Amino acid sequence: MLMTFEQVSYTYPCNPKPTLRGLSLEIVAGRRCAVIGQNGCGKTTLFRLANGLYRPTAGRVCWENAPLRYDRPSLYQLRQQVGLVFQNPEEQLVAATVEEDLSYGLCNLGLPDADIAQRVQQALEDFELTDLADFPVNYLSLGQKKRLAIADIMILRPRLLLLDEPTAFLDPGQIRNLRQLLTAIATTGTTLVIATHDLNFVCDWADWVVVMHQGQVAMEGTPNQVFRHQQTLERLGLGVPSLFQPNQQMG
Ligand SMILES: Nc1ncnc2c1ncn2[C@@H]1O[C@H](COP(=O)(O)OP(=O)(O)OP(=O)(O)O)[C@@H](O)[C@H]1O
Repeated sequence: MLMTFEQVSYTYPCNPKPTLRGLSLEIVAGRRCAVIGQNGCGKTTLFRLANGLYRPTAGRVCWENAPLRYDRPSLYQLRQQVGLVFQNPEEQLVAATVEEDLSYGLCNLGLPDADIAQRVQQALEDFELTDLADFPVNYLSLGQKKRLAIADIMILRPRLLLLDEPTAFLDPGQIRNLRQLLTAIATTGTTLVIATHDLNFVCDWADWVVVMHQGQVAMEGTPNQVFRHQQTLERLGLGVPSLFQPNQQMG
């Protein structure tokens, strides 16, 4: 078990209604997990609790069975193990060029220059960014920015990678590339959790699906187990992927 949420509640300071309400969830190592749920059900909040950006109002989050600690050195260590890629890459990209952006996190870790250079070169190759190494970050396309944002986190070699809405605003070709990229990352042993509204992507890529509703886990299982429950999903304001729609199953 990599991470567990034990009866976690979270209420935003300026919003009296609790966003997470006694949520319990286990993130199992090696899974490709997708979290789905209506707008506002708490997916982003869950991710922000996972890497210690927020602290539960009640309950606890554990990393490898130890409760998270919220002092600065503990959070620094946690965030090397638990990487979070924001929905909007603009929130994450900090440097002027692609290469500088990739080296930013490694410089903060205080790694020797030679190690940084070697890891940056490798990441440029792995994420097909070599031709863009000196390109200004501001001028990248959204798909390229998303790829760079993932590379920025993966270069730190996290064991758990959380991606918030990775397919949002991508065209079908970029979504295909992203699926291949996430599959390749999973084969390196990194556990992945994505939050998404793209049910076809979930169906193609995930091996575990968590359905959230109003700050709680309503259902979880393999895509086959979860997407069989079409009526329940519709009641929760969700649909099912094309593959699970009745006319597709009969055809
Ligand atoms: N900084 C904040 N202050 C107050 N309330 C917030 C804040 N951020 C989010 N919320 C509220 O918390 C609830 C859950 O938001 P969250 O962004 O976690 O949902 P989500 O499932 O990721 O939604 P979406 O699918 O639209 O991205 C929403 O009602 C939202 O309005």
